[in-house]
Amino acid sequence: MTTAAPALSLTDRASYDHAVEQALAASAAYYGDGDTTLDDASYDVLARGIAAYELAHPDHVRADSPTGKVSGGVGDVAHTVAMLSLDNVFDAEGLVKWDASLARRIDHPVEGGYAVEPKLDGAAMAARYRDGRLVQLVGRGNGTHGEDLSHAIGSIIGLPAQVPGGATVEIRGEVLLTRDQFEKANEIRAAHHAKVFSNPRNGTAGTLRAKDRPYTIKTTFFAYGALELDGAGFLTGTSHEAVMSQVAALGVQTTSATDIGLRVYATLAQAQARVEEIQQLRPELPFGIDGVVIKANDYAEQQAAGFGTRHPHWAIAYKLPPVEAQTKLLAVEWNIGRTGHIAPRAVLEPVEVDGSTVTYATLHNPAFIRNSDLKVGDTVLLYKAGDIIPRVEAPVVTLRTGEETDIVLPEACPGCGGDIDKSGERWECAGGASGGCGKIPSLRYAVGRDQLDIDGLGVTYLEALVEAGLVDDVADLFFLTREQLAEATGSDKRADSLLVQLAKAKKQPLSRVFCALGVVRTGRTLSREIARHFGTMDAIRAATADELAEVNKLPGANAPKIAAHVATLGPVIDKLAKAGVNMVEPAADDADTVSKPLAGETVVVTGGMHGPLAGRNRNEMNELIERAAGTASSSVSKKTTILVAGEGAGSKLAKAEQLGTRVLTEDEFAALVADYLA
Ligand SMILES: NC(=O)c1ccc[n+]([C@@H]2O[C@H](COP(=O)([O-])OP(=O)(O)OC[C@H]3O[C@@H](n4cnc5c(N)ncnc54)[C@H](O)[C@@H]3O)[C@@H](O)[C@H]2O)c1
Ligand SMILES: [Zn+2]
Repeated sequence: MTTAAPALSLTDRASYDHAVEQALAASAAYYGDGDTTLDDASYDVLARGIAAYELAHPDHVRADSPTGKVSGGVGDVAHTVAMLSLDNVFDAEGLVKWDASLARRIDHPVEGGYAVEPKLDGAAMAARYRDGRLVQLVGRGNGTHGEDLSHAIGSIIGLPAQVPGGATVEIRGEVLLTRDQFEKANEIRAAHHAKVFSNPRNGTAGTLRAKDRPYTIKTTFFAYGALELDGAGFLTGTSHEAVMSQVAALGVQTTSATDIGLRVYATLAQAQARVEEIQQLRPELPFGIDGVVIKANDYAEQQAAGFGTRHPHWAIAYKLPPVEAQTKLLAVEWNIGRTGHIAPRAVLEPVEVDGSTVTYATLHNPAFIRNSDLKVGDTVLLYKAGDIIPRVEAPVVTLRTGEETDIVLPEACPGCGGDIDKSGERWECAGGASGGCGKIPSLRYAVGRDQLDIDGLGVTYLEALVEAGLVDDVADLFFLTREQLAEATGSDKRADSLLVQLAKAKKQPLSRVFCALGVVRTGRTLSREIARHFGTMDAIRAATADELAEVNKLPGANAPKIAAHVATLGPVIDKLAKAGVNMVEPAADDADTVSKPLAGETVVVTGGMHGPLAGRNRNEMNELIERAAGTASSSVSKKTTILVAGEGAGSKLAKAEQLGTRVLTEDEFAALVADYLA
């Protein structure tokens, strides 16, 4: 599959010194703010060049050389056991060599099998549980000491604050931003005028380090190891697999929650086959991986193999092709993008990344261009993984020739030629939703949770569909074929689930269908009132301004505007009807949020979920609450109206009791939302 990556050939001491300094600077940036200007593959070439030179010139080795060390942030929390990196191989041949050296170290071929799991691309973290409570988070740091990241407790999905059985144990794993979390994080950052994250790994590092932000960015944890803490004797398993099941039983997320979770194979050939399988699945994964980790499964064999200064001998990272590359920025185009803003797009010298050829990438907004000092003609770092929109991360300033030119910012809206609203970080068409400029925002509104509720049809896919000329208005969505959806979303699986969602959306009550049209001066409530008042779409279309004005509380000037807009929407409504979208408001009230069991309730969940709620993580519990029309919250306050107390509920339960909040057991809560459990 992948070919062995080349090493840089360093011929003299000066070039060696230069390479070490370059690597140190890149490393400091990589583990610091995450804004290195070297892509990982180039860094690896550099690092291997350094290692090769050192092998040939042992007397020249610098004390600060990155070889043989774990690099990372600085911290002062001593690790229980050194937190190391992993050695790499790049192909099947490399894996066979690693296996042979492992066999030499343990004096016989591996007998306890090979554990194969994804190499998650985030930040390493040790999570310490004492007496069942999550008490401390520690970053990898330099391997012996890590940074205290405990302030992130509560914002990491998959790391419960409380585990059953009063366990005392240290769990190690990777914190990352899933693709959804990454998109969301950048939306939040844009709204707060903060710099966008250039890739999920860098976003994870930045998020973990940040302390006093006015907003919270959720991350996700997957465990891949555990250690004894305080000699508690919690870990009884004698293999990686057995220990990981112990971890999963605590309710901590492990990779078995994914399609590419831990599997153990008797032979290396089977492990190699699994690597290839995981590589196939990579584009569909909800998070980024940069390789596959293969470990001797048996603890006795691990112990016999032992550790080097930088990595254990019993594990190896099989690197997959990089998701970063360098290419040239040829030009910048300006388009109306996400939420109607005017978005700069990079036109690139085509480059192959993550199995596809990239020609365009996002440049986010004018502020990004200004802050990154990007110029046309620059060599740039590009990131592209799975379904994330390719993005330019930074210019490689050291490669400038002097021929580069400044990027010209637009004077007029590229959509309609009108004025640009430059008051925010993102520039917007001053003409708002009128003209072609509002297409994406109105589609986004139409598929939103309170309208057609088409889950999974995010702005990225909407943009792809609009750009491909397949979708011009909401009705066009219902005529998309599986192939078109697969092409736009990059996945057959996603296309299938969107088809299911679209079929479901056709049955939405008129109030939602009407709301999805985004008629001026109407929102959720008024759409519901109009739908109930008239009963059918035909009746709404036939209504005069005076008849519309009869609908509850409609201020005078609004009715004619609504009527006029509905008239211009005639062709879209006809297309919706042709697609089989429901045009009638059901007589019963079942479409009404108010009738749902958690309407008006603010619900906090604490402790581990069992019984009918077993296996639901916090995120899924929150979705359940929202499906039943409640508001999910993570902390108990005066606003909380219900606390669901699962096993091991602690401080939140105490607080709820103190505040007199209604407390429900898991079973009581499950009964309350029984209709929404599916
Ligand atoms: N671009 C740059 O400037 C730059 C600078 C420094 C390092 N780097 C990159 O970082 C790499 C080296 O960094 P590193 O030392 O952090 O190594 P690494 O990140 O490649 O591998 C070790 C890490 O893998 C993680 N991991 C993920 N899944 C795992 C699993 N299932 N089991 C065990 N561990 C798992 C752990 O966090 C562990 O610390 C280089 O190869 C290079 O690509 C890049
Ligand atoms: Zn415009």
